[in-house]
Amino acid sequence: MEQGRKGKKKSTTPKPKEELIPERDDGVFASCTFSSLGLHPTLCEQLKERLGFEAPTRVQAEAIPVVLSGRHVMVNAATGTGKTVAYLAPIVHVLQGYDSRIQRSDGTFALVLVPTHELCMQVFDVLQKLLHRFHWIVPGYLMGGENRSKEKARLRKGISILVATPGRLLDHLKHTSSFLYKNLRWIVFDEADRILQLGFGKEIEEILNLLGSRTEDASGGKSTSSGISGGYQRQNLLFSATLNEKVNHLAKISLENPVSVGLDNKKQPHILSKEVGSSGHDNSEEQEREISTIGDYKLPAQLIQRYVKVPCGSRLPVLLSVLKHLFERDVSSKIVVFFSTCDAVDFHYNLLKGFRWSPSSQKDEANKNMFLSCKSFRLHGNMKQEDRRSTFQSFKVEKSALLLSTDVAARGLDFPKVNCIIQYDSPGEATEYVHRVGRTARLDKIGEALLFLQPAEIDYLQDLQKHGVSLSEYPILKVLDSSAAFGRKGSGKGFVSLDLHPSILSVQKAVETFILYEPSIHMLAKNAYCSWVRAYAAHRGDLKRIFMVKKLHLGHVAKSFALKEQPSLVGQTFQKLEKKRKRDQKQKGAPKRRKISHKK
Ligand SMILES: Nc1ncnc2c1ncn2[C@@H]1O[C@H](COP(=O)(O)OP(=O)(O)OP(=O)(O)O)[C@@H](O)[C@H]1O
Repeated sequence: MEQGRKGKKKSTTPKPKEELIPERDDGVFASCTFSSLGLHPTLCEQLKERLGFEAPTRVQAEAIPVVLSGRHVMVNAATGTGKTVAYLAPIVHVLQGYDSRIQRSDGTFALVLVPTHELCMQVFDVLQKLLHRFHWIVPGYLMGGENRSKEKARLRKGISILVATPGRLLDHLKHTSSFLYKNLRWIVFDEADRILQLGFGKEIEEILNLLGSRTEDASGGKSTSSGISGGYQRQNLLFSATLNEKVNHLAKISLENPVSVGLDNKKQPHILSKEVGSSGHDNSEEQEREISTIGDYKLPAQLIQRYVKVPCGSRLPVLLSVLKHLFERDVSSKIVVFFSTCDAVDFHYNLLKGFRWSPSSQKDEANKNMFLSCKSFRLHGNMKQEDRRSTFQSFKVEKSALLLSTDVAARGLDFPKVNCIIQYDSPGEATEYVHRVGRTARLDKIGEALLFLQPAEIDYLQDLQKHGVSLSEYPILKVLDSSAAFGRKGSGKGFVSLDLHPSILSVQKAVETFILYEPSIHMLAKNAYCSWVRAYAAHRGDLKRIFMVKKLHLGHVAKSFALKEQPSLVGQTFQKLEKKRKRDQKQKGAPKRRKISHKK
């Protein structure tokens, strides 16, 4: 982009000096400084003082100079490598560098689109910290579930950098006449593939149509109230740890001659089209090439990935036993468990909150203790906005806790010190696997991930392998045998079958008895059962061959929700629900989309 026009400082887009370009090494951090990348000294101070960032990560060192150059950018880097600051810092740098300070009445200069409320809050939080000393640059956010009129009032006053979810943004673009965006210079898509996967494709196209094309000059050449002349080229930035074919279309309609930035591209030549894969290289000639979905995904090298093969009927006691083991092994554990539905989260959360247990005897009420004594939280899309926010904030600061969640927590959320991710329900597409496990092992920290699979689902490992993701087997029998948590150590020694292991049988029995006397939890179990089967039946495409609903033993599924009822009883409910869903779908003419029909 042409620099040094009227109203701009020449120094806002310094070229990185050759010798300062970071050396590639195996770590996450680059061997250079933020100031060597061309960022303003006050901004570098903010990065250090407010965020504690001493040096840039490698993706920041690669992306910041490119964003500063004004080119459209596509960034593909592993989870937890610092992508947020890679786009926020250069935007703040450029905005603070205008000769005449920008004013609220100039409206919005930068727009960051994110898929979820929590990510919106998180990006806004980082932005606020970066802007602490640049009080004339105003941060703001828009997201579903918030008060529209308050948002309108904030937009009327003017927001310089706006973080938003697509649906609510579109709403304001259409209905808030005081929303000023003629100076819009940057559009960032954070977790681009997820935005599209959630079915926001149409909204995004509409947003792009309303905001003008990818090459349009911001402000149409007119001066802003602070005297900043127009003539800036729009710059669009696309970020994700997993790029897939869905991003192709977005890249085509939103990026012009993009530069690509990606770590470890040598290791994964197929994830992007030829030129896109090479870091910092011009991609203009190859833009029309498709992004291949076959290829390695980027996972933190220090992440330990394992799977545990569990027969359906033993899933619940195995989950409980693994959690107990992990919290007893390390009292400061912070664990996230992923489920496929909101109902499953609610059931397991309430179960864990009330389930008391004595390893010696179930009749010994006086000696029963909480099965898990850690703090537990839940997060899903059916919760009230304020509850979601408080869970998000609380789990962030807890030193030791358990979070039960749907995929609303899978993308982008940065919970410090999470050391283990359990995928109790399979993630479906491999991209989701990558993002879920990416909540741990962030920024070079150690982390482990455990994937639950039923014996019939074991081919899912091959699916992951296609993307360069390999898992080793978790020694569940050894863990059960060596744990003192279930009575006498080694009581199950010699048992080769997990479902007949005394610890598993004992926990299952205790849990079934517990919910018999807890009608509200019993009801939650039934709901969870029904929606779990529906979610299982909704696996798409190739995954249907692995997750075959016909192969499920519904009695065993019921058992995994501690239900003793004949499966046909609950099954009828399921059939009714299925019929209703199909009827509703027919009436609405809604497409069969798994992610949408099962609210996360
Ligand atoms: N230069 C840095 N120095 C120290 N910590 C950093 C630096 N950059 C980012 N971090 C920290 O690293 C963590 C991950 O950053 P961020 O959330 O931006 O990663 P991400 O690549 O966007 O991850 P995801 O793909 O999961 O969204 C955060 O806790 C952030 O504060």
